Amino acid sequence: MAELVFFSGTMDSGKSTLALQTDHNHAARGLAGLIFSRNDRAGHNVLSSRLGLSVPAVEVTDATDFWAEVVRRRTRGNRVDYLICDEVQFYSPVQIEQLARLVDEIAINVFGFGISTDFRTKLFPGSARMLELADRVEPLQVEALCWCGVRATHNARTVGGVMVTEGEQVVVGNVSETGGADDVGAAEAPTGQVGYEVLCRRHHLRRLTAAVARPASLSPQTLPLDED
Ligand SMILES: Nc1ncnc2c1ncn2[C@@H]1O[C@H](COP(=O)(O)OP(=O)(O)O)[C@@H](O)[C@H]1O
Ligand SMILES: Cc1cn([C@H]2C[C@H](O)[C@@H](COP(=O)(O)O)O2)c(=O)[nH]c1=O
Repeated sequence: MAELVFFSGTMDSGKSTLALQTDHNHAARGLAGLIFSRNDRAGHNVLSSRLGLSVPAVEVTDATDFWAEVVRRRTRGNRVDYLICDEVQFYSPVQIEQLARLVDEIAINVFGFGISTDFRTKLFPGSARMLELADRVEPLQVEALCWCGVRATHNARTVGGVMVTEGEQVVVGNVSETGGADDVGAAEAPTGQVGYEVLCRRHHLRRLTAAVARPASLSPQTLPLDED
């Protein structure tokens, strides 16, 4: 039985890496897949992982019709056994319904990867439809961690280093390389620079990012080293 699977996790939890591995494993067994993404941080027509690997991908736009895309390719004689769909949070609910139809009517496996909720903890429309329609919803195995060490479950947006809860739902961006505590402080960050940080629910709801909880002056780099 073909399946619609939703691999869901916070930003930086390994979704794109898993998407690349899923494609590799299926292709290695002689299956033919199509890779889609939308608004990858590395640009258009690409699926990239923070581990450094990236592959060409079909860029999803508002006009993309997955049903038509697959039928067109198959009519030309090209095999399509499975789809890898990254950044599904940016797909429309109608596009998610097209993916479900491909599973049910043409028996194509569809592997979707994306974040469920935005920086306000609200579901993206595409992710909501995935949660509603998927045969399986799989959490990522590798835990992304909040600065407190607990599993990160939510995505925070910062503007100029300060966590915000209002703004456009879609702003392409990246998490801080360092997790926040020794990141550019609010006062130093250029005004308007958007960043993201993954947090546990407790700290997301309290707006306690790493920079707030552990100000730069107390970051590990500036603390005296332990004497052995
Ligand atoms: N230098 C590194 N060494 C080992 N693992 C890394 C390194 N950089 C990133 N990672 C891993 O890659 C994960 C992010 O992978 P990625 O597929 O880009 O995430 P996502 O698509 O969910 O945003 C991190 O959670 C971490 O486990
Ligand atoms: C929380 C949140 C995220 N985004 C954007 C930021 C990134 O470009 C992607 C997530 O990519 P990743 O591979 O999972 O790191 O989504 C957004 O537009 N709005 C948000 O609220």
